[in-house]
Amino acid sequence: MLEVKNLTFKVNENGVERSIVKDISFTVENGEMLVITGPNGGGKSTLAKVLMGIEKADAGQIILDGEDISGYDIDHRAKAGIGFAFQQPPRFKGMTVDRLLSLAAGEPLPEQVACRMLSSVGLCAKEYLKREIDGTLSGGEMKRIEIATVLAKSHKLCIFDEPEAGIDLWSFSMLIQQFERIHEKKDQMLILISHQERIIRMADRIMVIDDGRIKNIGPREEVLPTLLKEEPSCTCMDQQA
Ligand SMILES: Nc1ncnc2c1ncn2[C@@H]1O[C@H](COP(=O)(O)OP(=O)(O)OP(=O)(O)O)[C@@H](O)[C@H]1O
Repeated sequence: MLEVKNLTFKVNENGVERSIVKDISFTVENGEMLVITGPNGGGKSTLAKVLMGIEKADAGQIILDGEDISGYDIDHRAKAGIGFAFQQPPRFKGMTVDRLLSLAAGEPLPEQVACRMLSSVGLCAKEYLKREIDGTLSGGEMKRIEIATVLAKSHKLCIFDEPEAGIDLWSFSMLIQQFERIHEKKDQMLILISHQERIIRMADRIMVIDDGRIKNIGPREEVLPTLLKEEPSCTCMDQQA
């Protein structure tokens, strides 16, 4: 179980302090899929980075299966059982795809297994295994390779930040099947940050973050209808009219 208590993250912009994550508390049960959604700039990716240890919280606690991981850096959090796929994956010059997958799995992977992992995210495997993780890979290819690295190993908690971004429709369907498979097994907690209705519809619970705060959290059946009804908050055009 993941317990997040009163998490707060601030930045300093030209001497002015600004809270991006504001006193957020929630839990994720074992085997549960929580989808986080909400308007652009609401603080979702920042929350994910704070959970992973990429950004350091200013206040609050993160407890994973009873272990307080709040003070752990990114490596320790990965060791404690958190896997994370970035919204914009980093590139590693000199590193080949098969090596990265073996590193992610924590053991050397036979070619067939590495191929299967890549196929599961919609990449025709063999031609990619020896490719370098550099600027020659397209954004969508990078994204799928990164998702494959998270899927390469069983984690206590997997966090995917906008897994749909830049991925073609066919690969997206493969990805959805992967998430469904993990979800059915009920042995990993999943946090998916997404704007995509098909992903939001898979959630056990949905959490809406707006302006750094939890605006709504609850079972999918309760929260989804409120999302579909939501009106845009900008009234500039009305005022001009
Ligand atoms: N290090 C930083 N310094 C200054 N501002 C930041 C920093 N990190 C994030 N922000 C700001 O915090 C807000 C939240 O950003 P974040 O990327 O978490 O939003 P998001 O909900 O993931 O948005 P999107 O749906 O567009 O991906 C944005 O206004 C962003 O510009």
